[in-house]
Amino acid sequence: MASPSKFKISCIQLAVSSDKSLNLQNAKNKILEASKNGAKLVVLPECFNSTYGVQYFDRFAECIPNGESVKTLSAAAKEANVYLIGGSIPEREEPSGKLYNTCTVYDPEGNLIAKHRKVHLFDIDIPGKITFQESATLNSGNSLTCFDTEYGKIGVGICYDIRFPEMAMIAARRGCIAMVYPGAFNLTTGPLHWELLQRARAVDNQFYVATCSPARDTSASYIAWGYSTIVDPNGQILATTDHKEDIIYADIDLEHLKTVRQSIPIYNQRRFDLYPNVAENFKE
Ligand SMILES: NC(=O)CC(=O)C(=O)O
Repeated sequence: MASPSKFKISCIQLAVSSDKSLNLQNAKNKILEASKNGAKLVVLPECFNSTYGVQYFDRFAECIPNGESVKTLSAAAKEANVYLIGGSIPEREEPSGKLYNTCTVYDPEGNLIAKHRKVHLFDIDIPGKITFQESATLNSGNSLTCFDTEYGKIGVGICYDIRFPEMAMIAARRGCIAMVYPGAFNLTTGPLHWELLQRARAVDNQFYVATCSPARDTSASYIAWGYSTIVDPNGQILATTDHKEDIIYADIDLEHLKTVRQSIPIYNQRRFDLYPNVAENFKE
């Protein structure tokens, strides 16, 4: 049977509390709702089952694949019959005890088919606004991630990873039709860069970009921006929301992707002969 050329993606902007069981139950209910509304690929937010903050990662951390979050997400993907990009959870690696910010991905049978550990840790200091140092407790992942579906390959990054265009470009060159980022920008960097970065990654690579944030909780120590968004290969916003709990939907249309790449053919016009290794020092 020919692969379908269009399918629906959905991003669930979950309200996240400090009660893990409640967060898991809420995620499961919303995954089933998204599936009933036609979604074939469902996305959850960064740290969807725990409070986001360096002081919380150890308390909420689970081993993968033996923790309760993987069990719940696997069962939810199967029951809903969807591909599920399960946001992220704090992961404890055994026996090292090292912690990671990790996204797990499931197929519609509930099999764990990919795992992405946040590669670029969120270490920033904007004086008077926000200081955050994920590297105080987390380790960074060492590989890039994409997974296969019957619709095409999908790339995965987590939040701060979106600021690094090289990662999205490699996903595009590997044949990805979309890059998906569970993420939790904040009240400083959200209005500055959240939408801009998504549209930039989409236009750079002429593929779909989707982000999924937790809903905003103004009583939390880290306040998420919200505004989960789906962008098309022309950088146009197909679906977005505000800061409250919500589910957004859009079609990923492979014919549209092909048309965009044919009309403005930058994908095939790159001069890799002039920039074979951008990490090399520039020499006059
Ligand atoms: N939370 C993040 O990882 C990233 C972020 O908020 C930002 O880049 O800004």
